[in-house]
Amino acid sequence: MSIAIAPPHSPLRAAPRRAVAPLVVHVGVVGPGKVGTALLTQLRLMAPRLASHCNLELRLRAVSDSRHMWLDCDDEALNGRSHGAQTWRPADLDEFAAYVAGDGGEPAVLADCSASDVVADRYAGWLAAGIHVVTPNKRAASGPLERWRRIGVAAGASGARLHYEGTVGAGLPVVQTLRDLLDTGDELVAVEGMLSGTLAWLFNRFDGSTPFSALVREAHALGYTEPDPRDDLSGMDVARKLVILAREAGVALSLEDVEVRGLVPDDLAACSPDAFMESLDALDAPMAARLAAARAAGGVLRHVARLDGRRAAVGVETIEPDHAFAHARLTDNVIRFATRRYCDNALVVQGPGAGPEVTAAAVFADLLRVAGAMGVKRCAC
Ligand SMILES: NC(=O)C1=CN([C@@H]2O[C@H](COP(=O)(O)OP(=O)(O)OC[C@H]3O[C@@H](n4cnc5c(N)ncnc54)[C@H](O)[C@@H]3O)[C@@H](O)[C@H]2O)C=CC1
Ligand SMILES: N[C@@H](CC=O)C(=O)O
Repeated sequence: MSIAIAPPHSPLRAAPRRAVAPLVVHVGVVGPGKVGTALLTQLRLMAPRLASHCNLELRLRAVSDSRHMWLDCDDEALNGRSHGAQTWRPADLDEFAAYVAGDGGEPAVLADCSASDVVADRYAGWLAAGIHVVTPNKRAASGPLERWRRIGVAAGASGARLHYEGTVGAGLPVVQTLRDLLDTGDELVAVEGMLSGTLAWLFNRFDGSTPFSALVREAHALGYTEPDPRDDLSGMDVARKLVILAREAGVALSLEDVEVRGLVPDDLAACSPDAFMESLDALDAPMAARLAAARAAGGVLRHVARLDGRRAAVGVETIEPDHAFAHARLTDNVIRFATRRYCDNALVVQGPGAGPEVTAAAVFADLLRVAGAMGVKRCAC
């Protein structure tokens, strides 16, 4: 077999493709904690591929935590001027956003990887100014309804996008799955599930051989918990996720509407996060008693969330050992959507529901969705 190779000047040789200028998107990351740092790593690793395959340049312009911000943090010249150290200045979210947006007309996306209401308070202003927002922070979508509506109005008026897939199920496709069901005419009837990676992991591991407090410390070190693990143990983090799903389905639910049965003793509810972590042993005896009671009843402990219309409840339950929730592994979340179409058998999304890397990937994918809406093609070739 011979393979014909066209000579250099043959008309069969494809003309060199005219270089098309890449789409440059300015990016700012708020909250370089566990998720934010994983996102920064993923952005750096994927930059060459996005440039070569998608003609997309995600240009990191700035990073801010609660106290410092780094502008042009990838600028070698700027870093060089301070002997290789990153140059920082006191955090100022307005200055930060304006710097990320720049004045050259490039689209800008802010990735909020904090768990802060202060940052969520800025979304409406950013969106109104045409700055896109992607986030795993649940505060906006589950916080005060009035703020959430203002955010929606701002995005609607400017056309800027807000994506928050990472808020429920971390890297699992939960919010978009529900959106797709509803946008194609389905109706949500009920949601039942395990919506906390931390609590799933804790109850998978808690067999009495290790104190509950030691497991909580381990979950915190693994990056599964919220910055303040009381948000997980109190059930509030799961309540937030239920509120997000309810609002997605058009139900104007608020956190106060959710019946929350938590695990945090009243006397530890108000202390500082550090003091709480030091007092964790206080959970050991009550949790050992719960485990013993569940075993005596022939069941296992699981943290379960339920939404049915406006009725929403979260808490620890004793469930049968052959129930599907009893067989979820590690940090698995299980989200069962009962809808008008999926009525005989619910649509189930299941998989790891916590961890910095999977969560960062959800934020990254949201960022690529924003770029996709600007015409960037995502393909494997
Ligand atoms: N860790 C996980 O598995 C998942 C986390 N999430 C969400 O991701 C977010 C981040 O979680 P982690 O990285 O684990 O927390 P973290 O505590 O490691 O990081 C939080 C970061 O936010 C920064 N921050 C706090 N207030 C700020 C402010 N006012 N302005 C600027 N920065 C501020 C902190 O300085 C820190 O860098 C949270 O909203 C969490 O609910 C969502 C799904 C899963
Ligand atoms: N702390 C949360 C993280 C994801 O939202 C959890 O454990 O589910």
